[in-house]
Amino acid sequence: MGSETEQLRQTIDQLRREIELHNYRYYVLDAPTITDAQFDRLMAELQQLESEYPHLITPDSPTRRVGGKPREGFATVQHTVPLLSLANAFGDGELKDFDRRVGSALGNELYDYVVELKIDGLAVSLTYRDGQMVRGATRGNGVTGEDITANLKTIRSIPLRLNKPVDLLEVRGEVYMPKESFAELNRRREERGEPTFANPRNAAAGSLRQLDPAVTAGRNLNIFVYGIGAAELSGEPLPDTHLAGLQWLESLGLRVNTYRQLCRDIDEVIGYCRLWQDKKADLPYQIDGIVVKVNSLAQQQALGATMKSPRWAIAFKFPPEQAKTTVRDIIVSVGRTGAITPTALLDPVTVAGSTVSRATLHNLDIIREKDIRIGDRVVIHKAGDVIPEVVEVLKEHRTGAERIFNMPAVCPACGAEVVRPSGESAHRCTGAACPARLLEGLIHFASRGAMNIDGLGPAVLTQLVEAGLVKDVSDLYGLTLEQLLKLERFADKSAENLVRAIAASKANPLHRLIFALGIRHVGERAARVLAEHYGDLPSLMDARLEELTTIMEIGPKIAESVVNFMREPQNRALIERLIAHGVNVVAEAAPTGQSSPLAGKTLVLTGTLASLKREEARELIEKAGGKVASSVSKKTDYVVVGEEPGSKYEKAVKLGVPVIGEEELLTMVTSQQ
Ligand SMILES: NC(=O)c1ccc[n+]([C@@H]2O[C@H](COP(=O)([O-])OP(=O)(O)OC[C@H]3O[C@@H](n4cnc5c(N)ncnc54)[C@H](O)[C@@H]3O)[C@@H](O)[C@H]2O)c1
Ligand SMILES: [Zn+2]
Repeated sequence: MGSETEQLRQTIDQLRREIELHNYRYYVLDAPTITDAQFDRLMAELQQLESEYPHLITPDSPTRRVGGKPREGFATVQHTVPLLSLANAFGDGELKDFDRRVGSALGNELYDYVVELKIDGLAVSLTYRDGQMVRGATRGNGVTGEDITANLKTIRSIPLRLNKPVDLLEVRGEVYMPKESFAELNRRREERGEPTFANPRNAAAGSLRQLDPAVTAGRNLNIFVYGIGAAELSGEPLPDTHLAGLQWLESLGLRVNTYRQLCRDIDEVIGYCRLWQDKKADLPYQIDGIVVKVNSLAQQQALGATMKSPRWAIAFKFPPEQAKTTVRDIIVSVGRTGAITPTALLDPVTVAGSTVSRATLHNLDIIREKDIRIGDRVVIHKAGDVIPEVVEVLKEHRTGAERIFNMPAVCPACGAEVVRPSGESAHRCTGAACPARLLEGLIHFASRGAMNIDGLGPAVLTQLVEAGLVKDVSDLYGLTLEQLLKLERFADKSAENLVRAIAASKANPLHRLIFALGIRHVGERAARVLAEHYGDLPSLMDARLEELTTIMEIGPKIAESVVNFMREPQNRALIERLIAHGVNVVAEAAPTGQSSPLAGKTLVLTGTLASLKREEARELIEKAGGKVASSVSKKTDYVVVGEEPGSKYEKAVKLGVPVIGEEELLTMVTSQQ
């Protein structure tokens, strides 16, 4: 008997620890490894055990506590009124149980419910003082949350000032990411070989809990406000029902979801849940259920709350929409940045209202982790109602005929070698001339920081690719006037200008070309360092990893990437073609002699110059043998001053450093030629 209890205790303990781990991955890392349905099954199992053996309940059990923990880096916020979670109802029976509990607690009082959509995002609290937004926080563990005021202010639908001044107002709402933005964000992350988000809720949480609000601002988040935490209002009485409260919030300028309804009894509630089970696929955002709340605030008060959730509300959870099918094949596709993504081809099956015949497998790690093989029976679902994914393999159906998938050794689009850069989960094509990457590569090649070819923007490049005139960047140098004139939009003048601009770019300094090649991780700065160190492109082509890693400023990631790039025969052939076209591949010898007027001189730039860009001025100075420093000291030889100069100008005057303008700079650097 004693050992039986001991065993039970261990089972429960184990289960709790497993749940805690998933809570951590979900709430702190925003990166769950199981689906919500799988998680809910674990919780249900624990709840079942705890209700059978109530003496084994501990106050810190996940069934008693709200899940999240604050992430390091944010200030913490104490919620004056706790933000709770909601109890769940799976199925009509559990809704009726809830209704019975409410009914018996309220004695013979009449009551009604308000039903709302359960938005799948994360709970936040917004505080307004005298109508001004003063604070925004995450729910956290319900008592302590994270201060994310700056991030929340980037969401445009959150008013910074209410329509009417209220002494004090604390509201709760759900921040979410629309389905379309979620799919787009994951598509971009996949292309860059970054981990994707499991669902819109984790994507919203991950975006909102960024230490840099600029990242949040770029993520297209939105909010629905659904409740009042605290309110102080002199004069007017406060609303006394939940429904009136929502209307009041709306009148203050807060964004409240318009789908809500008053229900007189639980059957009406059940009808509403049914209705949305079918209609939810049409919404632009994900919902995972319907929230049912007792309408009267006085009755809510009377019902109270447990440590984890109010007794006056419940979340009806939609059953997970999953389907079983067979993986017929696994194919790969090449993204615009060269990432190679595997996709499962499935026997067509209906999930969440549409036919699914393929599912993204993200990367090889995920295929291995889930052990997905060609021929497997699998369970699939749609992440965020939009992205079909394999949830799990039904291994009991294996016959032994299933085949293990391997990444191709060469790119299916161009035949170049496929590598998996260290520290990345994605495999990548190394071919600079890969057709899948062509347009992006061309746009980069011609861009300002790279070869800086005027008139060769994305639109013209698209036209050139579509006409079949350009198959890699070297083809640009073979373009003729006649070819251009045959294209729409090109007149004599514009075609001439373009041919001239392309030809002029052949004389660019070497570092521009190195940067333009689009070697992963090689930015403008690294390109300069490489040009200076190797002196010409052929030497860089034969650079060895050991040598590269000894160069200051060249980290192991860059070094590895350069070697991978230069090892690929197609890339070498491309460089040969550029050389054949007469593109400069030699760094100018660093001018040191007396003939260089700026030899050994240090200059500092400040303010906006009339005709030169910062980078151009720097290039000119360096060509003339000078150095550009970022701050003024006694050792500075000249300070070049443009419009609206900064404090560097004052410092120069104070230290007696000679101050020159753009024109003087130009005379100085050209006097040598
Ligand atoms: N996959 C995993 O590893 C994992 C781990 C932990 C939790 N989870 C999932 O997280 C969920 C549990 O999280 P939870 O504790 O935040 O509870 P919950 O999301 O199930 O419900 C409570 C929340 O609903 C939100 N909500 C949305 N619309 C609302 C409305 N109109 N009115 C009131 N509230 C509304 C609020 O943010 C509230 O905090 C479960 O679905 C569970 O499956 C998954
Ligand atoms: Zn390729």
